[in-house]
Amino acid sequence: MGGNQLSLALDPAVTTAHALHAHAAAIFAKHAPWYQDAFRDLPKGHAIAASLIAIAVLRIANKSVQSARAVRKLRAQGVPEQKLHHPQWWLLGLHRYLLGHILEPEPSMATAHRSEQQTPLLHGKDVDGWNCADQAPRIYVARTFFGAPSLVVADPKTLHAIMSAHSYSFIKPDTSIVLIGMVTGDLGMVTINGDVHKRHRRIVNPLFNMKTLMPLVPAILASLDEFCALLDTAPASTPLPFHELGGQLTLNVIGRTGMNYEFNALALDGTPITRAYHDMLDSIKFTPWFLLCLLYPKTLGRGPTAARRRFLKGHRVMTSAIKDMLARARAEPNGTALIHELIRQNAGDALSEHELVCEIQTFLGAGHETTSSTLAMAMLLLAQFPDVQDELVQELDQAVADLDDYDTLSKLPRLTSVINETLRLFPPANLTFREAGANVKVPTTVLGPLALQKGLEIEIPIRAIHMDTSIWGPDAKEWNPRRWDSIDLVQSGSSDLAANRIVNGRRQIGPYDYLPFLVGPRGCIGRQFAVMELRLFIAGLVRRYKLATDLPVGGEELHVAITMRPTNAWVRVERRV
Ligand code: HEM
Repeated sequence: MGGNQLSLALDPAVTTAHALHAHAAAIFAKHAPWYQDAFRDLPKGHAIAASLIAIAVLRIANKSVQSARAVRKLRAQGVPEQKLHHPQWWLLGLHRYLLGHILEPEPSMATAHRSEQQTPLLHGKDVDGWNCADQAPRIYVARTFFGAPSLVVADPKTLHAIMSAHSYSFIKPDTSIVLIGMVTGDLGMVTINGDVHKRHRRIVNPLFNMKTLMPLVPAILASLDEFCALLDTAPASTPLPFHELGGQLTLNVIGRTGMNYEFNALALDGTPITRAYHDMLDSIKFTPWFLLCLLYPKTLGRGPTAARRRFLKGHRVMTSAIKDMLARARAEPNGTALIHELIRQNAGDALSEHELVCEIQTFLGAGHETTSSTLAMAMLLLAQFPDVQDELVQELDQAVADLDDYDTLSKLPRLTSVINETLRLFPPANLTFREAGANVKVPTTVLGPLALQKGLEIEIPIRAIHMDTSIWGPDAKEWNPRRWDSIDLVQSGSSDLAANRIVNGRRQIGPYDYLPFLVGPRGCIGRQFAVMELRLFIAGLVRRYKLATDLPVGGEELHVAITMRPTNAWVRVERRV
């Protein structure tokens, strides 16, 4: 069968079973006449099933051949393969082909506990050739489903090319677009590429400068006061689930400051829109449907499953609610929420109504759980490290009379180091993916220029880089905000820093060593907003309450679906005054 016919038969746009069957039957009849003979006497249902299976097998075979080619090309350029730990003989290695390396210990994947088993694969013992300190490529090939390669990149020189110098040559892959797009909308900034992304980013950028953000401080503090009123009703001896409470607080804040809407998330039921939003998120949890979306985002992932129906129902409610919010915001020309500023910035209608809806949905999706996970982890860690908690309270007592003095708050070193260190060890975006465009060549520190096949998946193992001892020292896995007292965050020329990380007793950390918000044109646009929220929340809570927990250090459980979040951040709070 010729290549064109094969790719026609495999066209993902042809989705219904009947259309696929008819399409496949025509091609098979022409190029494999035995097909018609074989299926002539079969009932139609069987023939359809047989066609679908044949298409699936061809599709997988086609993908496997392409994958093998891509791996050969990388190997020939000196890129090592991930060293595996699981026995190779099980099912004659078929499981490895089907599931790739997802069963291998990798810190950035599901159940990412902070144990030795799941230390980052950026250490010599895990990857062939990785332990030659003077020659480490800091790049390796891992495999995903059906043997597809994923190039794991931690080399700062290569990361610079991917994230900054040539960031538009590396697009978001379909899987990321579909999965993240469920939460943030199909045309929100996180999921779009190329010129469309540039247009969105230009309009949205001004929303997140300090001039726009400062007027939001009172609304954030008001939400914090309501949150504390709720905490005050709990006895000091009762552990509270900050992994859930944090989300209620940040949802209220993004509602007020982002959309001028009261989610009322601290109330038992919230509003109908709050419930629809939660329902939508719940349906995306790790289900068979989620797995289908991961494997076949544009075909089987769109199948009519119960989870998808539930998701779409919540999505419809959210979309219509956001349209109402936009209509209300248009009638308030002097409003201070992000939605008001978005409308002002879009005066020339560069973004359509649907694009505006997606951007608002993006603020909600990208800005709510990420911030709440960081807050929950910070609360837990401060409870586990009372000495750091005391230092922080002392710093706050000495420097700040009033929390709305954000200028002073933003300059406090211990507060900043608590946030930095929490985001280092527990980055909510624990890893991210890109896809190589056509004719892409990237520099590397030791392998020379590396030619990448179009469509090759690139994984940026954010958490693994944050836990790499060659960057952070032998205590890389420990939470220690004091380390930031002797760290210089170096912004330029840092891709050459690897060989000389300690200068005058201070550790030099480059932009590709510490990436909780990523960097470059696709870095987090909400970074200042997130850090502002975290400063206000942590300062406000630690000042009011003494935090304690029964959970031992390292006992946190982390769940990874789209982001990484704690699921057992139980903390007791006791009023200080
Ligand atoms: C601690 C909190 C946060 C963390 C750790 C975080 C992290 C990140 C990361 C790593 C990315 C890049 C994702 C990728 O390209 O794969 C990103 C993108 C983004 N974030 Fe955040 N984020 C946080 C809070 C927020 C907030 C509060 C907002 C908005 C209200 C926000 C809005 C966005 C948007 C719109 C993008 C897409 C930017 C683009 O592609 O141009 N984030 N964030």
